[in-house]
Amino acid sequence: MNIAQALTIAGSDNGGGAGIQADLKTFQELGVYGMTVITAIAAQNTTGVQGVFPIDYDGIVQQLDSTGADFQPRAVKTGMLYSAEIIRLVAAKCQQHSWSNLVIDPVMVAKGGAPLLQQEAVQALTQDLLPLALLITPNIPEAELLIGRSIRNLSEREEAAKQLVQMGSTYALIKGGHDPGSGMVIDVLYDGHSFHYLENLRVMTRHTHGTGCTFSAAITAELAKGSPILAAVTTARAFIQAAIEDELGFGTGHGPTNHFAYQRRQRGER
Ligand SMILES: Nc1ncnc2c1ncn2[C@@H]1O[C@H](COP(=O)(O)OP(=O)(O)O)[C@@H](O)[C@H]1O
Ligand SMILES: Cc1ncc(COP(=O)(O)O)c(N)n1
Repeated sequence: MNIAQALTIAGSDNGGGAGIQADLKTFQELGVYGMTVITAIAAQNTTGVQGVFPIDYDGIVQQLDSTGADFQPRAVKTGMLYSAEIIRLVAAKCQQHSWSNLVIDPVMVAKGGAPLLQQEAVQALTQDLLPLALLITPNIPEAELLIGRSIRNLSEREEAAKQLVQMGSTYALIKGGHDPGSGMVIDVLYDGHSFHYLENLRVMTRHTHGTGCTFSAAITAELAKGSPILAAVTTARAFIQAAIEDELGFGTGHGPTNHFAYQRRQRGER
């Protein structure tokens, strides 16, 4: 059996909607063997983040090395990396273990507003990790912090994507979930030459916890299977749209998305 391996380097969400839990569920649904390196444990539920507990530095080093010594991930994604120290470590280990197809989801703030990345770590993200990326997938507030200016409309989003490619990522995808203005959600992918727009109907729901994690995990899974970038992003966009539309309705706050939805639709079980 030829099953592709993929690795996520991210934080844990005990609620199962974001972080490594979302990534593993997404990998599994898309037929990819998932592995994890855990950087921090967040205690959270649909009402917010109650605590963040970073993993001991040596514990992260050993998880990375144990994975690199014996497995061959064909694609790797990063999520919550928490500190500059962890970002620099992850950058060094990606190079040491020759991990390619790196997808960076620059997780900074949880939906409820809790910080998941220390402020001084943004510079490490742009200087050390970004140049290794095949793709970076910021939402609008994350893109603003990465490029150091505000993004008010679609053309500024395009400029931001260009700048992120100039800063070292091969491709940049600026997600439109946080754009308050429109009935459509427009995600912009820049490939170094031209822009591709992924437009979908905005789903009116509060259950969007972990959308960014799930989307970037789906892209990573498709890359691990050998898809080219545009095909990977297109499939992943259908995966997250289905996951948001077929809501589970869990919790009293921002609930998780439905990781079963895409494959259930593929099987005609909707
Ligand atoms: N209400 C929504 N309806 C449809 N798609 C959405 C909605 N919210 C988010 N998405 C999509 O989910 C993905 C992640 O969304 P976004 O909110 O921008 O990022 P993050 O979860 O990192 O904050 C993007 O592709 C975005 O377009
Ligand atoms: C461990 C972890 N990683 C990422 C997120 C971001 O997800 P969201 O922006 O939907 O809160 C999160 N809440 N927890």
